[in-house]
Amino acid sequence: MEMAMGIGGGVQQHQLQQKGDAVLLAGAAAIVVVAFSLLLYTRMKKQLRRKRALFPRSPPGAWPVVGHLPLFLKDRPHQLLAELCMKQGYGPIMGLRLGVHPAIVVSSAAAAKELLSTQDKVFANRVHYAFADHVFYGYNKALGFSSYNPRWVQMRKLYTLELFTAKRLQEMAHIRHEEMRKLLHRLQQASNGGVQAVDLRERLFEMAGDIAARQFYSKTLGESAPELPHLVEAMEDEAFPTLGDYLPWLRFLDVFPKRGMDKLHRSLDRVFTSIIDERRRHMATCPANQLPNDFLQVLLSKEESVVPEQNICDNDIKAILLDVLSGSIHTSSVTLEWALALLMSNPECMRKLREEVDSVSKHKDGRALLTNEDVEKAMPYLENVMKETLRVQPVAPLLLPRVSGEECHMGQYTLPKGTQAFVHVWAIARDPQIYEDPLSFRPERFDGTDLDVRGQHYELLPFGAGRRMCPGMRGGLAVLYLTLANLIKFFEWEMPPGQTLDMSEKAYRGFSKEIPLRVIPKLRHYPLPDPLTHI
Ligand code: HEM
Repeated sequence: MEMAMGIGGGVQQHQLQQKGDAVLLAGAAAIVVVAFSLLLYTRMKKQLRRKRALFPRSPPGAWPVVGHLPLFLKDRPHQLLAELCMKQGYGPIMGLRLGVHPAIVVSSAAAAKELLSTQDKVFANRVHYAFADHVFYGYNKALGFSSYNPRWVQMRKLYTLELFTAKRLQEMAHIRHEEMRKLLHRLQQASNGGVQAVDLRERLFEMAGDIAARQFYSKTLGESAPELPHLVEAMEDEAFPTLGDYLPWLRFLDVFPKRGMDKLHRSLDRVFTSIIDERRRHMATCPANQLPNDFLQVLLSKEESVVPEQNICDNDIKAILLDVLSGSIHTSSVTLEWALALLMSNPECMRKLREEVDSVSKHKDGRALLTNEDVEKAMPYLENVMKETLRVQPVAPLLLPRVSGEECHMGQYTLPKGTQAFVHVWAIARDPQIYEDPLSFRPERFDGTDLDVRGQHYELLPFGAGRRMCPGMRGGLAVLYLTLANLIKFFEWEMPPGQTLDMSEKAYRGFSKEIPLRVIPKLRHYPLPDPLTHI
């Protein structure tokens, strides 16, 4: 028994010892795990801190989860961002966090050059917004909202080598002239012969829309479908980022905005389908040499390209049409509205421009339009006025955001893949180190300089620069010059009695003048051109 007890006691003691060892072992293991985790945690924290230190400094005020998104919901966010970068010391490359995405705002000419030239390829992607899928036929259709990929390269070639060539621009001059003459007559009629004010933006929108539509498919917007002008206007409101674009796990909340986008898309698609179908019916009955020489015809001829990868389908054509309509109408009408408002609030500049306009008109029939050739040959002040307008009021103050396809370095910073980039061309154009008295409207500042807007001078980038630069710049400028020259030739511009000119900017869902310009056009001594003839 004793022995048994002894054996039993030995076993118990042994078991106790084993238990003690196990506890000790478990304790040691726990200590190792905790120590290892602590080590890992501190290393990760260090790495994170090092990474953060290499990311550009961000302004305070980031909210949990959404980060700096609220900055973009403020009134005129471009002004606020410029203030942070330039006056509050966050510098030419400022960091932000937009939901889950890192972002930078670039606000000096040198940093813009680095982004749009040295890092152009890395930042050649556009951000994938839900509206690209729901309004624009998909992220990788057409140009404006596509990633950078071989398909985009092919599309871009199509734009630059076939749709927006100098030759085609020349061939389409008659469209611009006809729509210009229509505009002059509409202004005269709407103002009741120079008695009442007209909404200039509305009229310019109509003209720019009709030019874009006729170049594309040889009909005005109104002739294509009565609702099309409104649908194009609605794009301004619907093509807007959603919460899910920044916080993917909240995409389910996008159901309402997406419903609006889908509805708009369906309406646009119906009109575009009928435009393409009608052209096909026309092609079936009409000899090839009598078909219109427009973009649609060029695109339809590519439907069965000999190189299969270059085939384009109806949805590609519709996406390009949407690109052209959304890219050209708002941009030209808003810029022209600003140009006239800036001239009206700077009477000396208006006087000088009128003098130039009159001296060129002297050599022409009084009823004749001033043309783009006149501008190129003999109207340097008009060109300066346009540059100065695009400097002071670029339609895309932050360009269209780009996103990096891989990690890259800018200066001392490391930018992770997926960094969104905003080039603050509005702020760069107000940099006192580049422009003397930058807030004044002074077209003369361009006298004797070769500074222009064509993407080579990073001090002045209203059309962007690099791979994603505006492909419609040449056509856009042609419309701007032609229209401004003739608005000044044929009319004096007056504010309605008792009203003053308001120059505030609106920067919510599209950038424009906050209060539309309502002015009275008073016919000058030139008789209006015949609506159908008179170049
Ligand atoms: C006053 C006239 C115009 C201005 C100020 C303007 C401005 C711009 C700007 C700032 C961009 C973004 C560039 C960047 O991110 O670097 C852009 C892109 C674009 N513009 Fe224009 N634009 C004008 C006229 C036009 C016209 C007439 C068209 C077509 C007919 C057009 C089609 C496009 C397209 C398709 C893009 C996207 C290009 C891409 O992402 O590859 N624009 N435009």
